Amino acid sequence: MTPGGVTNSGHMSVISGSGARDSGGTGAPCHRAAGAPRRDGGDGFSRSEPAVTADSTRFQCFPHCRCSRAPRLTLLDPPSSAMTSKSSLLKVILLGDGGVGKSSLMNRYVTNKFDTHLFHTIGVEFLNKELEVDGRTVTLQIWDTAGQERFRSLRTPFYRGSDCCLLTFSVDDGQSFHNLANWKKEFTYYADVKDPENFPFVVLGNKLDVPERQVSGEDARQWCRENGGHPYFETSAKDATNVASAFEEAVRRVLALDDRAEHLIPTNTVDLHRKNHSNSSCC
Ligand SMILES: Nc1nc2c(ncn2[C@@H]2O[C@H](COP(=O)(O)OP(=O)(O)OP(=O)(O)O)[C@@H](O)[C@H]2O)c(=O)[nH]1
Repeated sequence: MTPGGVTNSGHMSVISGSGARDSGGTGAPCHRAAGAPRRDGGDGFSRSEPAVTADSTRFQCFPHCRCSRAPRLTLLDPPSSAMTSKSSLLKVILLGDGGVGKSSLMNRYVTNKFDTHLFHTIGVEFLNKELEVDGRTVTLQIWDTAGQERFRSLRTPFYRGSDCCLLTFSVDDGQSFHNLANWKKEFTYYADVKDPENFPFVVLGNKLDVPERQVSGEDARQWCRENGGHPYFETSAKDATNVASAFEEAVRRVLALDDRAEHLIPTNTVDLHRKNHSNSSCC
């Protein structure tokens, strides 16, 4: 257990969701695996829905494709008993400009890996991680979204139902910091947040390891103060600085909400063995 009262269970449950990756090319063959160097530009994607990653390697697959890797949901690791019977599911969504490191943060936190050559995300993808915060077991469902503007219509349908939003920028990219307000606005609108002032946002300034900063910590903290008093973390997905702390703070923020019953979805909703002792009789 960390000093903050957080334990991560050794068990990691990973569900690959509706993600796909873009290398930036056009007319690309189906199933181009991630791992090749990232390239920007070219936007010949006309898909109306995101494809689904088939396994722990990410593949690009077009919606009409009929191959074995066409869209489907794959459970890579069966849920633990804690997940199915005791824990609560929290949906946390990562938003921010393309390239700020959202996928890298998610991968660092869930798989403890870092990849220097990632494709842009198309649409969304998610990973689950079970953890214990202050004695409470939760399953964190982390949704990673495509930051590029051209994929806007593919990501926004997935905002609804989020319990917390991680607004992400890169400390070596001033524009990504200036765009935080737009991301907050986009999230609030498409997630249909009823009470934006009390919604838990957490702000992440990523790529702390890069020496050439364009955004100072003070500027970022000031923005957080002036825009709702959001917590701010400077992170590095590359060397894992503050990544776990940021996600754990997100969980704490959700759990701390007064109306948390509304935010927690118990996963043991049906008990098939339970006898009904009700005295009520029909008619
Ligand atoms: N030095 C450094 N590089 C990072 C860090 N996080 C991510 N990167 C690199 O930045 C690039 C973009 O990272 P991604 O995680 O794909 O960024 P993203 O925000 O998910 O981008 P989109 O999918 O386009 O929205 C990759 O080459 C990563 O290796 C970090 O903390 N430090």
